[in-house]
Amino acid sequence: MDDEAEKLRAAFGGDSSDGEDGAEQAIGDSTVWERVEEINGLWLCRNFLPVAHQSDLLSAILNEGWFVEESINQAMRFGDLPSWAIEVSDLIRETVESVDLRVLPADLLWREPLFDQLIVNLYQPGEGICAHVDLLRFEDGIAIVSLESPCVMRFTPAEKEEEEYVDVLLSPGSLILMSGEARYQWKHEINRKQNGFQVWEGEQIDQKRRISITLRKLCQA
Ligand SMILES: O=C(O)CCC(=O)C(=O)O
Ligand SMILES: [Fe+2]
Repeated sequence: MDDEAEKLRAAFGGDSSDGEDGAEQAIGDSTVWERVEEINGLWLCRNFLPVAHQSDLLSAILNEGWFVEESINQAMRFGDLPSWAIEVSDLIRETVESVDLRVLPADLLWREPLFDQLIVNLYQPGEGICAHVDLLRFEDGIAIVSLESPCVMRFTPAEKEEEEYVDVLLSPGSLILMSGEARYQWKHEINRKQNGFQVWEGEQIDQKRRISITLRKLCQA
């Protein structure tokens, strides 16, 4: 693990070449967390899941049989989550705990359970999700894990009219955590309407299927 952390430090740490959105960085046992500086409460961990874990997770999701019909592109679970989702949730807690920075406020990180609601979204090329703030019936502290094709998630202020936006690249195996302002005062969206619409650092993104796992906690009634 130490070697791994060292390599990641060399790859991500302290070098302006990587700094399109990373202000502060926190390094855990093997993960690197970047704070999206324009948006309080938005953190990105690009290397949350190693490649082998990504394929295991993808198989577990596809084995659920939720997406056998082409017309179905979303599955939701409340309460008892599948074991693979509990593992992801445990891993989120573990990796957040391993970093020094406040990636998630302690009251959220240590609530029980951390998450009790799951959405798995499957996006075909060209599909996205309109700008929204997640419903208020969910507590603060939302996690999104990305698998397969990368995409750009755009954040825009929920209240202001100005055309301000912040783009974040969600690569396979990455995790974003939204809390506070990021969760309540910014909308998020994925616009993939036209082929080649999504561009990151001047390059078009190769848009294939993308699967995302969103974990949230319902507010107590
Ligand atoms: O698929 C994603 O990455 C985002 C999903 C999302 O924002 C939601 O389900 O509320
Ligand atoms: Fe959302």
